[in-house]
Amino acid sequence: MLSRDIGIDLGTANVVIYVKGRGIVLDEPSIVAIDTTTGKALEVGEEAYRMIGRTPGNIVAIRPLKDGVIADFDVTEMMLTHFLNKINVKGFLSKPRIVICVPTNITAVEKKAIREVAEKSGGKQIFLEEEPKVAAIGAGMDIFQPSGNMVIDIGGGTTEIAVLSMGNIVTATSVKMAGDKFDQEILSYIKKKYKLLIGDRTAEEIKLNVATVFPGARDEEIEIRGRDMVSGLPRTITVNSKEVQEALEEPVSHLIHAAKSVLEKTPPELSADIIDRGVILTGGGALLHGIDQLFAEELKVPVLVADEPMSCVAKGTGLMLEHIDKIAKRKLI
Ligand SMILES: Nc1ncnc2c1ncn2[C@@H]1O[C@H](COP(=O)(O)OP(=O)(O)OP(=O)(O)O)[C@@H](O)[C@H]1O
Repeated sequence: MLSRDIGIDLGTANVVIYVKGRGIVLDEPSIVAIDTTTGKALEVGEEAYRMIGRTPGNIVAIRPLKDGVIADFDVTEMMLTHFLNKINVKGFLSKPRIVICVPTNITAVEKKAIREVAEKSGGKQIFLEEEPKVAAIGAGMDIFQPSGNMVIDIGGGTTEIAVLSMGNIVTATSVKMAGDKFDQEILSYIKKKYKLLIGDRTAEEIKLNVATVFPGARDEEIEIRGRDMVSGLPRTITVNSKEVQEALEEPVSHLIHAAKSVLEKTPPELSADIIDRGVILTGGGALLHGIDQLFAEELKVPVLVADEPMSCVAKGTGLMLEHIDKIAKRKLI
């Protein structure tokens, strides 16, 4: 019989859905294009992503989650319902049990909103799990032993940094500094240096294609287009890796500072384990060029990027689904 248990990484940038027994069945941007005259969703996910920055006045492309939490409840519900219907064409997933991940430091009200949105989108029983724990499990770390494991999950809206032992978080922090802020920093840098306005998608394109955060580790160029702030006309410029490294210096140093403060609060025995086992990077931000080298140099411990880092949280929910009956019992105690 097909399972009715699903795991969801309801991310600021992407939604990834895992169905028990089937694996990852959906991976799409968390974006909805809305017709403001009717309030109806025109496109959701991949199709809506293509519209960002290119919509006429009556259409807005909305990202309903911000910094890992729901910024627009109704639009999040529209989006999640759409995705669940999309994967459920044959109707066998009606009223699923859902494991869904949340950042470590969100408020009770924010948690309630996520739970409610999952229920309204069709979930029968909802289990909330802490994101870094699930990311570590999805990255293949054995967090259930009495030894220290450190994970840094760099998403679109938040970076979750945690040390885990015996299946639980020992020390952790969540900072609102991740992929989206990196894009904004690139955008501001181009605006200041070249007096050129570029869109969010162009900033992300620069990050994906030429960025590095480790000085001298990459030497590439990209031609980009935007609107000249003085003449108002379209203009093309070339941006190189060194410039992007400069633009990202400050936001990345923020992450290093946060990781150091987590290590400072970690009990010494667990710190010793981290020297042996290293730190694992997950989330899309783990793919930022040079980030592993930079963390290794600054934290003085080995740093590894997980396999398929953007899927770790969803895979982790999948592994938790294997034990969903135990989780259900635990939550009822
Ligand atoms: N190759 C890459 N280099 C740098 N950044 C990347 C790369 N690929 C993806 N990203 C960034 O990763 C981010 C998305 O990561 P991910 O899907 O893990 O986030 P999320 O789970 O949606 O966010 P959050 O956990 O904050 O809610 C985006 O900002 C994207 O630009």
